[in-house]
Amino acid sequence: MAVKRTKRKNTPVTASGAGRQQPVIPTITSAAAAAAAADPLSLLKSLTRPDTLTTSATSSLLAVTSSKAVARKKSSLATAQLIRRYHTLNKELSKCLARIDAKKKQSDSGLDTQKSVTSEQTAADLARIVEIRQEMDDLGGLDMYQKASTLGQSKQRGGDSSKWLIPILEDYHRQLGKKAGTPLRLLDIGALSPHNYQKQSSWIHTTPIDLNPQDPLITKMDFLEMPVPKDQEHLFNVVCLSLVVNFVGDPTQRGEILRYSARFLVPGTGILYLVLPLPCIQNSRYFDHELLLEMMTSLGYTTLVNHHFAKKLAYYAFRLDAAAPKEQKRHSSMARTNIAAPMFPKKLRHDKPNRNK
Ligand SMILES: C[S@@+](CC[C@H](N)C(=O)[O-])C[C@H]1O[C@@H](n2cnc3c(N)ncnc32)[C@H](O)[C@@H]1O
Repeated sequence: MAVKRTKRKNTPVTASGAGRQQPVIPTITSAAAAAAAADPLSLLKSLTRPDTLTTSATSSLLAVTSSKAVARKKSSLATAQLIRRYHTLNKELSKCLARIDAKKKQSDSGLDTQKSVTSEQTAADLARIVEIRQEMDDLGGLDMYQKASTLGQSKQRGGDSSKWLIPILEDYHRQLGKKAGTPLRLLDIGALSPHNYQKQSSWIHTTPIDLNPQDPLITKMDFLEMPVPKDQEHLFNVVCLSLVVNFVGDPTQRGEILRYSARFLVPGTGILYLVLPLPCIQNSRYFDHELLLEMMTSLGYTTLVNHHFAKKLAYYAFRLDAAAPKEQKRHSSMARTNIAAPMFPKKLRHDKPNRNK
């Protein structure tokens, strides 16, 4: 727990202490300091009056607290590194798999040309996939990635991303005129915790799903395999995609998730909550805020209800104004059955060397 270094008014103590009751001056032994490294707040509480600390005791306490802060900073850096590495591996894995898939399609269609994926490339991709999977396993797999992400959601590190959405949903709930007893239906895709909207449970009913649930209250489900609700009353008022789209390695599947989300929302009022790492919006050569709005408009998300750029994350709330566009040649109610050609091919928008690819 963080201890703020607030300036205290130290009680002045004269050399003789004459005329005033002498304060009890606690001293901090090295053993106590070591114990404080584990729990600086409990040390603080154990002192009768923290404002009576001697200068040396105060500075050793601050040193202890700051070493704890350094340790926390280091662990937060390690968590961020693990998350970043996992994303990089996931993206590379998707690229290898996509090339292998393309090769298979080429062979099946008999269009194996000079320009197509070579057998050498396929062999190299297969070898690389083995290495990537091994490294992912060594890192602890999806499970460890999720635990690291959960740590990133801790209050100490800014809390979970549902905080930004709540006031927007309060307004939305009022506008819908939902009376007590008819809560908003919210689908939380890629939920690390089932309790993100617990305080609002009287007016938000959450359905949390994830590929690898970290809690028994989260349903194990791949969103792209989730059947589309058959009737209006099973549609959702809110769909949350917080840090999920960027998690997916394959760009086509990222688009597919966004497109599929519209089929779960009430047309005309449904809200899509999208959270992305800020660099995806502000530091990419191929992507930016305007392109995101264009893409979302093409999916029926024509109203940007609100958005906010924080230090690390970009928050968006879109409204599904039109009915979700129907996909062509769809053979079942599930998303994976038909991946359409990209409507937005990769195009350079910001030709700056320091921007990411
Ligand atoms: C970075 S975590 C985000 C967690 C949380 N929503 C947050 O805002 O911190 C990404 C999560 O998305 C989940 N996920 C990715 N693709 C998914 C899919 N197709 N269906 C369900 N969950 C998915 C992953 O399993 C992972 O737990």
